[in-house]
Amino acid sequence: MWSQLVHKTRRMTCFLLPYYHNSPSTTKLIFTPHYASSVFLRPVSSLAVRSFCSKSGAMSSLQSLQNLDSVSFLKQREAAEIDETLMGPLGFSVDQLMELAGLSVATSIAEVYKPTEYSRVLAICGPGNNGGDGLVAARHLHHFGYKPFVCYPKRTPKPLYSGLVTQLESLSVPFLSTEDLPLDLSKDFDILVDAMFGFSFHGAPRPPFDDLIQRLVCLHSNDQTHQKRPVIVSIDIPSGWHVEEADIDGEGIKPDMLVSLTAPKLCAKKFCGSHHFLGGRFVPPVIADKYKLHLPPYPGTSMCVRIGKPPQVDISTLRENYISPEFLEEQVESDPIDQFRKWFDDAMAADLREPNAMALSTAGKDGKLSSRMVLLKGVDKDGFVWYTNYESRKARELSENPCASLLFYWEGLNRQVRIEGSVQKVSDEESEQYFHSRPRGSQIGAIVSKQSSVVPGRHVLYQQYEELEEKFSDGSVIPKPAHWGGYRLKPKLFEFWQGQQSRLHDRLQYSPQEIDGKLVWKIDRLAP
Ligand SMILES: NC(=O)C1=CN([C@@H]2O[C@H](COP(=O)(O)OP(=O)(O)OC[C@H]3O[C@@H](n4cnc5c(N)ncnc54)[C@H](OP(=O)(O)O)[C@@H]3O)[C@@H](O)[C@H]2O)[C@H](O)CC1
Ligand SMILES: Cc1cc2nc3c(=O)[nH]c(=O)nc-3n(C[C@H](O)[C@H](O)[C@H](O)COP(=O)(O)O)c2cc1C
Ligand SMILES: Cc1ncc(COP(=O)(O)O)c(C=O)c1O
Ligand SMILES: [K+]
Repeated sequence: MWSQLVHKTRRMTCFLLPYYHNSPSTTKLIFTPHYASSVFLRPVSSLAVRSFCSKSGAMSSLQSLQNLDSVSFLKQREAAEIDETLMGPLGFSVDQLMELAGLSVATSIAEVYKPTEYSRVLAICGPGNNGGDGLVAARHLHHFGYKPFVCYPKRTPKPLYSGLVTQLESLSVPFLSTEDLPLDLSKDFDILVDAMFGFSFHGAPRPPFDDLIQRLVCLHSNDQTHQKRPVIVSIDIPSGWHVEEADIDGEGIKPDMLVSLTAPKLCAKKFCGSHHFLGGRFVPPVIADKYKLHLPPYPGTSMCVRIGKPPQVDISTLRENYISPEFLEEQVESDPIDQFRKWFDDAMAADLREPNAMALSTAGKDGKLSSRMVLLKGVDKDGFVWYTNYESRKARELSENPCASLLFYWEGLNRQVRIEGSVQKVSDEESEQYFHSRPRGSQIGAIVSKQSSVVPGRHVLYQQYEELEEKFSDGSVIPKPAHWGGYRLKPKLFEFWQGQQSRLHDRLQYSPQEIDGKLVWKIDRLAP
C-alpha cells in the first residue's frame, strides 16, 4: 500500500496536480496556470512525459516560482489533526518535527536575508511548539553565521524545551527577558523572528505576549519615517492573527516573511509581505493524499520552497559583494592549463552545478558575434573540447572564422575564466568514440536535431525521436551522424578572475611570449 501511495503521489506531483481545483476539506488558491496550460493540460507524448520527470528537480523550483499551481490552505482543525497523525500513527516524535520545522525557518531566512547585512536576530518564543520552532531556528541561525538573541518569557518545563535552551546556552546565545528588551526594537536587531504562537492560538493574546506583539506592530510606524527597521519573520502564523480569519481588525503585525509549516493555514491567504516560504519537508504521501494537499515540490535538497509571488525588485539594486581569498601572482601555476585544472577541481569540490558549462562566442565573416553555452568535454595541453552539430550557426561561423572565446563563470567561487584561441574540428575517431559514450537518448536526439534550423513544432521532434527509438529498440549501435562532432580550441590567451570587495577584483592574464626561441606564458595583472 505504501509503495502504491508513493507512486501515486509522485505521479500527481508531475502531472495530475493542476487538475485539482476543489476538494472537500481544503480551500485552494488557484493561480493562473499560464505555463501549466501549455505544459500539463495538453496530451503529451511519452518522450515529453519522461523528459519532464527526469528534470523534475529543476522544474520544481521553476514551477513554484511561477505560481503555476494552486496551493492548499489548512483550517485550524486540519492543522492540529495532521500534527496528531504525524506524531501518532506515522511514528514521528515532536522533537524530530520541531527540528525540521526550525531548520526550514532558518534556511528560509538565509535564502532572503544574508548574514552580512542582517546579522542581529531576535527570536521571540512563545510557550508552545511554535516557540520551540523559534528556539531551533535560533540555533541553526547561529551556525549559519547570524548573531541570535532569544526572548523566551514563558518557558515550558519539559525536557524538549529545556534541552533546546541548554543547546543555545552552550553556544553563548544570549537570553533576554522582556524587561531587558528595548522598547523600540528597531535599533538593536535586523531580524525579528516571531515564534510566539502557531496554529493553536485562540482568543486575544495574554501578557506578556500582548505587549511583545504590540512592539512588532509599532515598527511599521517607522515605515513612514524611512528609518531602517528590522524585518519580521513569522513562523507558521503571524502571532495574534486568527488562524483562519487572519488579521481581523487590521491592526496586527505585518510580517515581511511568513514561513508556513507543512501547509499554509487559511490566514496565510491574507499575508501581504514579500516572502512567503513553505517548510516542513516531512509530509508523507499518505498525509498529502488524505488531506488532498497540493503543495509545490521542494527544489533539490532544500528544506524550504518559496510560495507566492517572488518580490518585485529594482534590477539596478541587485549586486553581490564578492569576498574571496587573495589571488596572487606567486600562487599561480606557470602553465595556464594547470591553473585551469586547479580551478576546475575547486569548482568540482564546491559541488557546483555543471562546472563544465561554458559560454562559447564566435563570429562569422560579417563580424557579427554570437554566444551560446556548450559543455566542455575535455581539456589537455592541446586545448578545450566540446561537441556539437557541424551544420549549426556556430559551425558556420567557425568555418568562416576559426577563432572563438570561451567563458566559464563559477558563481559559488566568485571566479571567471576567459580563454581565446583558434578552433579546429577534432578527429572523426575522437567524435565517434565520444558519441557512443553518450546516453542513447542523446545519440538519437543528435540525429533528430538539425540544429539551428527552424522546426514547425515540438511534435515533429518527438515523432522522429519515437521512430528512431523504435528502430534502435533492439539495442543495436546508433550510427553517429556525419553532421555531429567535436571542436578543439587551442588557447592563445587566458584570464583568471576572482571577485573581491569594492570591485577591486584579481585579474591575472596569461599570454604567450617567445623567449630565446622558447614559448613561455607571461603573467600580467590587469586592473579590475
Ligand atoms: N506539523 C507541523 O507543521 C508542525 C508544526 N510545529 C509548530 O507547532 C505549532 C503549533 O504548536 P502548538 O504547541 O500546538 O501551539 P502554539 O505554539 O500555537 O501555542 C500553544 C500555546 O500558546 C498558548 N496560547 C494560545 N492562545 C493564547 C493566547 N491568546 N494568549 C496567550 N497564550 C496563548 C497556549 O496556552 P493555552 O493555555 O491557551 O492552551 C499554549 O501554551 C505550529 O504552528 C508550528 O509552528 C511543530 O514544531 C512541528 C510540527
Ligand atoms: C548548459 C548548456 C550546455 C549546452 N551544451 C551544448 C553542447 O555541448 N553542445 C551543443 O551543441 N549545444 C549545447 N547547448 C545548446 C547551445 O547553447 C545552443 O542552443 C545550440 O548549440 C545552438 O547554438 P547555435 O545556433 O549558436 O549553433 C547547451 C546549452 C546549455 C544551456
Ligand atoms: C544540443 C546539445 N548537444 C550536446 C550537448 C552536450 O551533451 P552531452 O553531455 O550529452 O554530450 C548538449 C548539452 O546540453 C546540448 O544541449
Ligand atoms: K508565529
